[in-house]
Amino acid sequence: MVKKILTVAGSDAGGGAGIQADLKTFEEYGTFGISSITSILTVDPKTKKPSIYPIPIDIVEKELDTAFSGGALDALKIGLLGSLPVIDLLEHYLVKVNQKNIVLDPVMAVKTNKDVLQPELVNGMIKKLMPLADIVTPNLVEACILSDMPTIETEEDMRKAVKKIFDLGPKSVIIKGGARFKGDVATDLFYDGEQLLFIHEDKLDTVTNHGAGCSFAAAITAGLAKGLTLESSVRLAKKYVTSAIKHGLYLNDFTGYVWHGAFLEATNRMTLGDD
Ligand SMILES: Nc1ncnc2c1ncn2[C@@H]1O[C@H](COP(=O)(O)OP(=O)(O)O)[C@@H](O)[C@H]1O
Ligand SMILES: Cc1ncc(COP(=O)(O)O)c(C=O)c1O
Repeated sequence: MVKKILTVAGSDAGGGAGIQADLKTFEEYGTFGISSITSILTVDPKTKKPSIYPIPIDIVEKELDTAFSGGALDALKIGLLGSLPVIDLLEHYLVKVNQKNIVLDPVMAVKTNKDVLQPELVNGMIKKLMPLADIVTPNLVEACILSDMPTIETEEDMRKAVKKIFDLGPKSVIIKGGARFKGDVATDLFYDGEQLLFIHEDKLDTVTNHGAGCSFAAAITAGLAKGLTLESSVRLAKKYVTSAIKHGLYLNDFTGYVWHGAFLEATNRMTLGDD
C-alpha cells in the first residue's frame, strides 16, 4: 500500500524548498504527498530578503479538513507555519486524529538572509507542537534559538544544544550542522534521550543547498511512513540530501537548488547495473 503523507508548510516561490521540496521528496521515496499550504515565501532578487504571505486561517482550516477527511495520515511533516493561529489549529487536528510519525522542521532561517523568520511564533511552536513531535530538525541557527545558546561551534556545543532541545518535549532531535558548522564535514547530531549519534558526510563546496533542510526533514518523514525506525530514517535521509546537494542546480548567481531526482537516478542506475 502506498503510504500517504501530509506536509503542512509554506510554498517556496522559487520552487526549491518548502512544499515543493517536500512533495518531490515524498515522490522519490515512493510515497504519496498531500499538502496544506500555510503561506507563500518570496525572495527579493536584489536585497535577497524573504517575505512571507500567510494564507488566511479559515482557508488553512479547510485545507486540513480536506487532508484529514480519511483520518490520520501515515506520517506528517510541519514546515513554515506562516501565522500564529496555524499553531493552535494544527495542534487541535493532530490531537483529534491521533496523528503519529510527526516531523517538525522549525523553519526560522533561510540561507540567503540572516534575519530570523517570524520570531513571534517560536514560543507557541515550542509549547504546542514540540511535545507532539517524533523528531525536531533544527539547523544551526534554529538550534541556537531553541537551546538559548549564543553560538554552536564545536561538537561539544552541539551535544549541549541537542539535550536542551530534547528537554522541550519531542521524542528526538537532529541538529543539522550543514554548511554553517565550521570545518570540512557536514555534521548532524541525533539524540533520542538515550543515544547520541553523530552523522558525518563530507561538506560539499557549493551553494546548491537551498531546500536541503526541507528535503532532509521530508525524507525522514517518508522513512517513518514506510516503517523505518527514527535512526534508519535519519541515516537514509542524510544520504538522500547529500546526493541532492551534490547534483544541485543553479537558479541565479547567488543560490542553487538541491536536485531531488538525483537519488532515484543513482538508485535506478545501480539497479540497472549501469554505473
Ligand atoms: N554544503 C553542504 N555539504 C554537505 N551537506 C550539507 C551541506 N549543506 C547542508 N548539508 C546537509 O543538508 C542537511 C540540511 O542542513 P541545512 O542545509 O543546514 O538545513 P537548512 O536547510 O534547514 O538550513 C543536513 O544534513 C546538512 O548537514
Ligand atoms: C516555504 C519555505 N519553507 C522553508 C524554507 C527553508 O528552506 P531550506 O530547506 O533551504 O532550509 C524556505 C526557503 O526558502 C521556504 O521558501
